[in-house]
Amino acid sequence: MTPFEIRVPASSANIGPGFDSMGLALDLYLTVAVYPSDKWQVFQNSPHLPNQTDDEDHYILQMARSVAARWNQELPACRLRIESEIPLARGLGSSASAIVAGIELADQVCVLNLTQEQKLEIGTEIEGHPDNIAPALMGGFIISTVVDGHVDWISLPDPDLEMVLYIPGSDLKTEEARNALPATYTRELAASASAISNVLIASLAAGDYLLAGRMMEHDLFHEPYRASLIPNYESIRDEAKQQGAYGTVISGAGPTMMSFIPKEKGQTIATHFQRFLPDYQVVLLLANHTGSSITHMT
Ligand SMILES: Nc1ncnc2c1ncn2[C@@H]1O[C@H](COP(=O)(O)OP(=O)(O)O)[C@@H](O)[C@H]1O
Ligand SMILES: N[C@@H](CCOP(=O)(O)O)C(=O)O
Repeated sequence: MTPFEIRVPASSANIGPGFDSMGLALDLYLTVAVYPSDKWQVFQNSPHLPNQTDDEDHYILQMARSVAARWNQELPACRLRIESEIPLARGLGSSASAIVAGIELADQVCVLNLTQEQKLEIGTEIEGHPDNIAPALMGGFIISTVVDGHVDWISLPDPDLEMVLYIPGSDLKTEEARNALPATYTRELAASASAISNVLIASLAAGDYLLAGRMMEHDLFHEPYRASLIPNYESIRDEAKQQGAYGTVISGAGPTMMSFIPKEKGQTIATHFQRFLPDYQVVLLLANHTGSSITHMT
């Protein structure tokens, strides 16, 4: 086996009313360098990675083993060097990126020759929803859903916008934020919520960002129930609007929030917000268009 590197982008899911369906890949990366070895060894080099006591038990390895087992294969031992720019449990899809890294690892070392569709279906089954997995795997802005056990998806042209993210110091586990949601919605609410989502997607596709910004701030599926878990939810939305953002949403399950900003204005707004929210990490990010990638080292 020649050494290789797996690179998987972060992603921001939901974009307001696209709950469990919309996601945008972002240019922050989880990187796993893989070398042949006679025993499992995992080296981690990043403040954004969970503490690891047992190399054999690493989450990415667990994912890779479970994928290999579906094809009745065992993972050969490897040495992994893992680095990450994706803050954990902040709503930037770190778990989906780790799942995709595990799928790519199994695919490469067991020579499974998985198609993108197979990777997407396996990742979605593990994560439970495709909104982070699809962009982490394929890049760009992806709308996806599961119908009859199959993941259907479509890629939207990249919005001609900049994204500013407000990342707080505190974390919020996706599971906890999902527990805040109602178990059922009335027909009236579901009809309004999906209508808002429909108008959002159509306005993004048409490039009508004023309308898209209005729709993304009127989600009825998850934001009203999660707002109280997100520090500075209202003040970030209000201040971003004052500064010229089209719209601001919870990134994934939070607690990060993300604004969609007219081109060329992102850096000014990010600089302003770093003063407004001194305890946050405020970053201007671009979309990632490639999704996960494998580079063989020579
Ligand atoms: N690179 C990684 N290596 C190991 N575990 C990871 C990695 N990335 C994410 N995880 C696991 O996923 C959890 C975070 O997932 P989640 O609560 O869904 O938040 P999010 O996906 O928004 O970052 C972490 O606490 C950790 O258990
Ligand atoms: N649709 C999911 C998205 C979770 O994204 P994450 O980045 O917070 O893991 C949800 O809203 O629960």
